[in-house]
Amino acid sequence: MAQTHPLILRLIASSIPVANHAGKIIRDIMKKGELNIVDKGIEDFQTEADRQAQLCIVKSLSQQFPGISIIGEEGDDHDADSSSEITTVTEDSVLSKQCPPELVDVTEEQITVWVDPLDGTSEYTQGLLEHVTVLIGIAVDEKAVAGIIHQPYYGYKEKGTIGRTIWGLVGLGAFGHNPGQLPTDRRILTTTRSHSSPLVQEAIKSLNPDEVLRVGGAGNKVLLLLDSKAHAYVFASKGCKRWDTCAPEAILNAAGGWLTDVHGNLYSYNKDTPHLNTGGVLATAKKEEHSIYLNLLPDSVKSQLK
Ligand SMILES: Nc1ncnc2c1ncn2[C@@H]1O[C@H](COP(=O)(O)O)[C@@H](O)[C@H]1OP(=O)(O)O
Ligand SMILES: [Mg+2]
Ligand SMILES: [Mg+2]
Ligand SMILES: [Mg+2]
Repeated sequence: MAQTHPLILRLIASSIPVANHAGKIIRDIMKKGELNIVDKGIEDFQTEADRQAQLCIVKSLSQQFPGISIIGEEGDDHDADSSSEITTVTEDSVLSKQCPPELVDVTEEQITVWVDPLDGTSEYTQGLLEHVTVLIGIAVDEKAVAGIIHQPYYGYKEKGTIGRTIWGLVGLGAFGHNPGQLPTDRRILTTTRSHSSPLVQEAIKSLNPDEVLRVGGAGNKVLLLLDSKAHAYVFASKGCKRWDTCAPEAILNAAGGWLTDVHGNLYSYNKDTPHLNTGGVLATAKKEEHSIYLNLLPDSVKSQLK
């Protein structure tokens, strides 16, 4: 891959095959049926697939881009001999895109990659496989600018192709999703299915929805926005982390949507930032509709998410 291409495009071009390979690892481990589940906390699990997918992503990207910072959900204290899992293939179609001018001169030192090797672990362990995604988010300084969401089981109930990969770069656009028309006479929300609470419920009720899609994973819920299946994603809880939102936020932003905490503030994604999204999540398919939802959320909800 020629070094003449801007770094941000080269990093995306490398991250797409890496995310796809992580998806294959996730499917292979499920097929073998040896998940080796570790309990990390309340409703917080890690499986062999989370660990192996993260090793593949971190090793593959750090080998090719030694100067970037990479932060993964599963930490880096579990080593394994996964040298065979390193992927250095590139998605060359990305390199032919026009890099937004403000990102042409970005250096490795400015970049933090936020990795959620398997988003929707609860659903994975319960066999709700289409909820699972692999998330690779790319931040420049504080800002989420690019992302890859790979959905390893997309279409698995039908015969034929399995999996899809969606990517986006702010200022360029989003690719690989299925945008359509959202109904204008109904309000469809999406929220958690496995991490609900009275506060989560209060927030949903205050937005007066006609329909609520309760699905697993932050990546999966942002895909519902990108595919025009839901107007907004609301999660009035501190449970999500930066690796859950970096890739989804960047792609949504590139596609004309918006993701913030419940106060309307953008999260910071630089390498020294705390990991926990203490302000919850409020995301809309259309940026111009974000303030409608923000204004409907009551202070009784907002005041509990600082
Ligand atoms: N209380 C929590 N503890 C751990 N992870 C959480 C919690 N709440 C949300 N998450 C993470 O955010 C994702 C989206 O949340 P939800 O599916 O409940 O809407 C989850 O799949 C999980 O990511 P992961 O599966 O990668 O651990
Ligand atoms: Mg987890
Ligand atoms: Mg996650
Ligand atoms: Mg995860």
